[in-house]
Amino acid sequence: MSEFDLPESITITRPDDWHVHLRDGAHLGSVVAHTAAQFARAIVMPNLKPPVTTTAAAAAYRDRIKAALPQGSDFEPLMTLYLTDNTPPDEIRRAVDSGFIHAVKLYPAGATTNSDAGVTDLRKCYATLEVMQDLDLPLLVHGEVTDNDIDLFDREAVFIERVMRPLRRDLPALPVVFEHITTKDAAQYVAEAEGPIGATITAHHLLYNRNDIFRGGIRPHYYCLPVLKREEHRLALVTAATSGDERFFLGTDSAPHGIGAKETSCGCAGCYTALHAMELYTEAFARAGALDKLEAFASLNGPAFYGLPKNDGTVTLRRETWTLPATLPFGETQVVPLNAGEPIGWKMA
Ligand SMILES: NC(=O)N[C@@H](CC(=O)O)C(=O)O
Ligand SMILES: [Zn+2]
Ligand SMILES: [Zn+2]
Repeated sequence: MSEFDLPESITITRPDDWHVHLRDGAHLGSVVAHTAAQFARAIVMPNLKPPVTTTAAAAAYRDRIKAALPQGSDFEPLMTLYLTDNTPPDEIRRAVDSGFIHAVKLYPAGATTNSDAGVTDLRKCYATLEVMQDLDLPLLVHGEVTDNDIDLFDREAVFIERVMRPLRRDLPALPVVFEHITTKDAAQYVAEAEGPIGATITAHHLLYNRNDIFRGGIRPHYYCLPVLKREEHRLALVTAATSGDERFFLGTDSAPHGIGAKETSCGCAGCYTALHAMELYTEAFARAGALDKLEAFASLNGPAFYGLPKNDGTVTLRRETWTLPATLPFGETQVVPLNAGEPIGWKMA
């Protein structure tokens, strides 16, 4: 599709974000309005310090999120629990009874930001996972092995063989979301696997490849986990997202870190996209000539997987060029959005 064939605007059912980091305290207050302006609901990641491991902690975090929303916002946070080696099966029953917890998150210990309390060996969690399977509570997976002898760029593909296949063989009815997939291996696995499985795809993994981390110098704001991969993988993700296959849905993985924690000798992983997520996805789908597939990916496939109704109402994205801010407030400091200071060709009305 050339620029001349692009519509002036696109209107779709109000979308949701099925993977976002809202942080806490003053940081939460700085970022939650961005997500609430773009999305009706979001699956909120539990990797706080300390992590959200109980229903009681999730209830308190949900209250803090609601209190931090702009007045009149109807945004609904969909809460998750952080799985540890010791999460008791009873905690799963409490979570399901709560009605506001929609999933449990698996962080392999050491895989990513605030994953120290994560799972060291999934076999320790089987009694708990069996209750999740019985109660149909999805397991959300950061799918990377952590072994130092496995190349950083291979950790997702190796995870499929070493963890994902055995897990889903042992618990075939457990709903699983392969979060923020970054490789053709993961896209192919999700498309072909049997049983209840879905995958989220970020806007930045649809738009960028690993060259972008090193374009003319090292660019920490393009560093996230799982790290951007080769172009062939980006193309496979675009094909998956625009295929119409209902297993693939939107999850920004917007993951803000203060500017000082990114621009430093050992910078944190995470891209901040909450401000302009739908604009970025629209750009990715427009470049693929697949704007007609955006609504399924952003607004229909996620609710269907989670057994929730799709949203009422619509949003409109107009073809209009504006410039992203260089920084945004982030508690006591600032956060640099992805593509800071650069033009972007769509604007949410
Ligand atoms: N994606 C990231 O690079 N970072 C996330 C953690 C995660 O989702 O793995 C964060 O919380 O900062
Ligand atoms: Zn992750
Ligand atoms: Zn994440």
